[in-house]
Amino acid sequence: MNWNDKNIFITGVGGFAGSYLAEELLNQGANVFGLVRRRADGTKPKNLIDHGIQNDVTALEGDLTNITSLANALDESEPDYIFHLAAQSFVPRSFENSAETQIINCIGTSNLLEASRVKDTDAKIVFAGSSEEYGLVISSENQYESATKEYGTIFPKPETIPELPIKETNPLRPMSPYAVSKVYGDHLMQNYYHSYGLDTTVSRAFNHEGAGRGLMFVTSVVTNQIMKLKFGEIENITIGNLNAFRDWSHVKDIVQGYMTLATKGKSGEVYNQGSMRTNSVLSYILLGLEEAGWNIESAETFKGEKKISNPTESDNSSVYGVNFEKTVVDRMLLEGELEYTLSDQGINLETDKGQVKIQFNPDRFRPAEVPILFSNTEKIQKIGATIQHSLKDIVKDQLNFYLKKDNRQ
Ligand SMILES: Nc1nc2c(ncn2[C@@H]2O[C@H](COP(=O)(O)OP(=O)(O)O[C@H]3O[C@H](CO)[C@@H](O)[C@H](O)[C@@H]3O)[C@@H](O)[C@H]2O)c(=O)[nH]1
Repeated sequence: MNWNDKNIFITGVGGFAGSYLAEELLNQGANVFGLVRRRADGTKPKNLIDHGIQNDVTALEGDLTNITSLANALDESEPDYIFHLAAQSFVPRSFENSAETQIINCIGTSNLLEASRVKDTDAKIVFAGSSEEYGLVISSENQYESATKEYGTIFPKPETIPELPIKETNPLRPMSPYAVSKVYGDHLMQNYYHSYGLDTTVSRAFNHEGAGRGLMFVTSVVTNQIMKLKFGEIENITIGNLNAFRDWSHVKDIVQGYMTLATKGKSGEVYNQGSMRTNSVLSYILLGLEEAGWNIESAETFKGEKKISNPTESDNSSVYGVNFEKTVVDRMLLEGELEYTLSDQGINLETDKGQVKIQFNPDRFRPAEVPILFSNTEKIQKIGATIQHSLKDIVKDQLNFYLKKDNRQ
């Protein structure tokens, strides 16, 4: 695909993924326009400055909640492609202020589609849906039993268990106001294609990380703390639920996926984007520590229980019928041989540099959790998308980012 001189309009251009996408498109010769909220001090979004593209992106002042500003942005950018990435994207914040999330993510998406319809744009619209839409994915008979105890019989027993890896045809069982808002946007995109012929395609990206990832997301929470530990700025690591499994990709791979969807994604269709790996939050911490120079000999709870030797040893066994890169603790957590609860209080790691403590913080646990995300991405692979980065590549990029003192918080 030749992006040279194509007009691109990105909502969320100043966000984490938006700024990587803008940089890549500019490198390929596109004219990039971005929706940017007015700032009292006149400064540009930090992510654009960090990527050195603050003067290359044409900033169009506006806001998703203001449909007139969206209509103006469409007039000014005359887009060939629209990437709708802007959102309130932090799951815990959506529990604290649900209405804010729905206004930005639902009404904002509705406004963009309405403006596009009224302006009769023939631009291709790629929407950033989310793997969070799948929410509660059933991984075993036992988990189905405990899910029905916790949430009641809100959905029929799946015909096939485990429902993993997750395909686009998996049921959507959103577990947070954020996830609900993304289901709304996802369905509205499909509806505008079927009702009005708007050229929409939905990406359901699984978690994506890298240098500059917002500090509140778990991979940043972890790598920021590891570098602080390394420089003696803190004494232990504080974390929430480390049993959770996520399918972490490098943001650069997901950005390539967005571009593939723009050019080759079918209108009205939905595509997963992910790494086809799943790893625990605990593994992210352990691998991060190892990359930063600690050699981890064993892990046991503060109470001296659940001791695991060489927890980062790589495990090549197949889980859910798939072989992927994981650690021995990942395998044990996945197979139900191990689980950490709040009553364990934390984990002591014995390392070649002395003990490292991982302390559980009850405030970091969510009212409802998505226990596991693990993608099947065969559909997007068929149109050419690939994953180039390993989990360690992501960890390294994030550690390097926090090597710089100014980035640590
Ligand atoms: N943020 C955070 N999460 C923690 C912590 N401790 C444990 N976790 C667990 O780490 C997991 C990942 O949390 P986040 O990094 O906040 O991401 P997310 O909720 O999975 O959502 C991200 O990915 C989605 C795609 O799947 C995106 O749609 C969403 O916007 C966001 O980027 C969750 O299970 C969370 O409970 C902590 O201290 N902070």
